[in-house]
Parts: sequence; C-alpha cells; structure tokens
Amino acid sequence: MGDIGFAIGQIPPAAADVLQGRAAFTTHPKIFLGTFIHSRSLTELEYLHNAAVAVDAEGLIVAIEKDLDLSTPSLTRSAAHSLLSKLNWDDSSSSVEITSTNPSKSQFFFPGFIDTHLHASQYPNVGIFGNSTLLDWLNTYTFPLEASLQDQAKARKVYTRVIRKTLSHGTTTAAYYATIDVPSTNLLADLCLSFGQRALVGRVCMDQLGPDYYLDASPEDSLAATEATIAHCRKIDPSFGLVKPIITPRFAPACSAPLMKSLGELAAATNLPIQTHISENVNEIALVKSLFPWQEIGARDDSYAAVYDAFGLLTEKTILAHAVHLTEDEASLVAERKAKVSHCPCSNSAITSGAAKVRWLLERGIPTGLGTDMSGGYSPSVLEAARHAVLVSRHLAMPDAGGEEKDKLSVEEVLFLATRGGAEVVDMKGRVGGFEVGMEWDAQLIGLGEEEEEEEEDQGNVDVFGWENWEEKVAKWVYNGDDRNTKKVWVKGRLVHQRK
Ligand SMILES: O=c1[nH]c(=O)c2nc[nH]c2[nH]1
Repeated sequence: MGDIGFAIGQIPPAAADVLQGRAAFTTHPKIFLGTFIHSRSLTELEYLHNAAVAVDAEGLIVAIEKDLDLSTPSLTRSAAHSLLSKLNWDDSSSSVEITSTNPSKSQFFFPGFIDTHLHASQYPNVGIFGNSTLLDWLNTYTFPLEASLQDQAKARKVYTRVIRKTLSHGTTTAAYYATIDVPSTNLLADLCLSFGQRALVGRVCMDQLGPDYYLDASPEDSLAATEATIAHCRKIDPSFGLVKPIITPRFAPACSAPLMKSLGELAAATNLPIQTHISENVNEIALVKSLFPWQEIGARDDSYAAVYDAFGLLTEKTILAHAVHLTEDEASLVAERKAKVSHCPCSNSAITSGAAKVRWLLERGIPTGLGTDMSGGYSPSVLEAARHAVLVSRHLAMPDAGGEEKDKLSVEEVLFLATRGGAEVVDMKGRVGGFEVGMEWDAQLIGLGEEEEEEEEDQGNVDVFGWENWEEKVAKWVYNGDDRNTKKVWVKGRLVHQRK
C-alpha cells in the first residue's frame, strides 16, 4: 500500500492550482483509507483503524466506514470501490482521488491544526525578542516591523511565507492579525484564499499608544479602514467560506474609548468575530486600569475584562489571547459572556509574561484553544505550542508553584485544544477539528517514518521502532514531531500542502 494512493478517472489540476497559489473553489471527490486519529473529547483520542472517509467536491465529509479489511492493496482498492458505488460516485464521468495511509511508515490522518492567535505581519521577527517584555517588545521590535509592511512588495513576501510555513506545519485555520494598513491586510486575505488556508483576517485597530508613524489617525478613520477590509473580504469570498474578516482592537491600551465603542457597535451590527489581547503582562494590566477609570466608562468593576465588556467587545464571538493573569471575577465574566481564550504558551514564556492556568480556565467552562502568537511566540508550529502547553502545565503543577497533579495537561488534552478546542474558539465548532459526517475535510497526513529503514529521507526527530502502540506513537509525535512529519495537508477537501 502506498502513501500516494491511486486515482480513478482523471484528476483535475485543482490541487496543483492551490499548491501554486491559485484558488479553486471546488475540488473533486476523494476517498481516504487507513488510520484516522482525532479527539472524541477533551481527554480521549479516538483511533480508527481500517476506516474510510469519503469527501465530496465541496470538501464535506459525506461518509465514514469502519472495520474494513485493508490488509492488502487489492482489498483496499475494493473497499474504496464499494464505497464509491454506495455513493454513486463510480460513473465514468466522475474523477475520485484515493489516498491511503501506509502502516509501515506509521501514517495516520489527523484533523488540521487551528492556530487561534498569530500576527502574520510579525513573522520575520520570530525568535527575535532578546530579553524584552510586552510593552518594550512592542516598541522595539513590533511596531517598526508592522509599519514597514505598508510596502506592498514586502507584505506580499512576508504573508506568502507565513501562509506557506503554517500550512507546512499542518495549520489549516489561522486567526491572523495583519497591520493597520488596509491594502496589505486585504492582500493577506487574498493570499489566504489563493493558497487555500482557512483564515480569520483582522486589520489591526489602534489609535493611541503606538508611535506617530504607526497609528490610526482617529477612531473614525480606524472604523472606516476596518469596514474597508470587511468589504474586501466580502467581495473575494462572499459566503466567508474560507476567509472571514475579524474585528481587531489590538488591545485596550492601544484603543481609545470612542474607538472601542464603535468597534463594539460594528460587531453587534455585523455579527462578525472579535479578537484582542487580555491580561498578558502585569504592567499592561496596570496601564489598562490607569487609562480606563471604570466608573467613567460604566464598567462593572475595575478589571481588564470589564473594560471590553463595557464596550460590547466581550461576546461569545470574542477570542481573548493570553489571559495569563485573569482574576476569579474576570473568569466568571468571561464565562458568563461565553468569550473564548487563546492560550499562547510559547509567547508567554518567551517574553516572560507568565504561565496561563489552562486547567483553571477549563474548570471555569471557558473554551480554550492554542495560539502560536508569532512573534511573541518563536515558532510557527501549533504542535510546538501543544508541547509547550504540556510543559507549562507541569511547572504549574509543581508543589513550589502551589499546583496539584490535576493541573498537568495530557497529550490527549493538548491535541484537543489544537483541534476541536480551537474550532470552538474560532466559532467553527462542528465544522472543523474532527472527522465526522457533515464536517469539512481539514486534515493532515502524518507520517512518523519507516521502522526498518535507516537511510530514508529525513524523517525528523521521531524514531519509531515498531514495538510502540498507537498511544505511544502519538506521544512521540507530540514531543518530537515537526513539519517533516506533516506529509500532506488539505483544507475543505483541497490539497494545500505536500511535502517534497
Ligand atoms: O503578544 C502580543 N503581541 C502583540 O502584537 C500585542 N499587541 C498588544 N498586545 C500584544 N501581545
């Protein structure tokens, strides 16, 4: 059995188009066979061996068959054919692509990762942060780079690379911050559509705190610019099937009260999602308290979360990045408003913001996903964020930190956060993040490498010996895997990355 699979009929060049950065809106039907692994719940992965998944031309999963005999290539072929005929897909005019996992290379299909928080515009700075912390990091590294992306050629280069890189790490959905610049934000939306990555694209709103050369001129200008990017997204993807705009007040300190009020009203009028930062750093929290006296803005108390709430920005469609230092009362408010949290452990460690308490958030019923938060975060990989989440949780669980055994996150839990948890955070629960009939095929083919072969192509840091069970293989992937294990990636049924 091969990892490339085999084709029936003629395969249209849609996949090649998407790989070249040319969009194709429908694809051809596909059948996937072999081993599928996905989260059944926060704590449980489901391992489906000898299964088949059929995906229609719109990228929807239309059938899942289990307990097939796939022990030889010809049995695999006949399982595929019998599914084809059940679906009436076997007429001569149809073209169906068939892909099967290769057991000798420990291959499996896994849902695509959902990066719930990253700054596309900061990608060139990954790894560059020295010893800075949030507020000086913004001024030293971040604002100058973001401002420079007004240069369209530079923006095209950066955005092309960040999309390709994140796709190569299995990120099928990304909640992006761009910059304050409308043309380059629109370009990011165009490129996501063109490369086939599912994305929320946010034009950054900020009318205070930034340097003179990088600020919206007024709340009115900021709102108008945001509306322009919303109109652009609506034009290029009218149903928001792949690319959707997201209202993006950078964070409270960078937004005046009139700007936050108008963005809250815009969110209510459009029903669009919102993304922002919250309680990442202790100096930032002090700044929020000094900038927004709570009685003056009509907030319910003097907390950071209450500021967003006062302006209608704390809703069930709000993604709050970081939430490192939330208080008990704030967590109650966030839960009450059904807002979501993007946990960004690599960034929280790198720029020394603190350790967000994921178990505590989950116990309070706050839906949580993972964010790479480039370039506060140093890595484009959600898998890296997942293992970092595990390690941070173990620090929190240590008695010195006042923690308990239950604070530790497991491999199963961080993979849930990277997929189904993330889907809930970006308001796509039930649509992506798992393998179920009716969900869209956003998936990655993972290969851990040949058990016997010593001289194969570079298969990365995971070494499989052949005696590991599947739980152990997945753990080895989480702790040592990288893009070398991500062989193919599909979004909405379309092949969008293939490892050479
Ligand atoms: O990690 C972060 N990255 C940013 O760009 C930013 N802006 C405000 N607060 C922020 N935090």
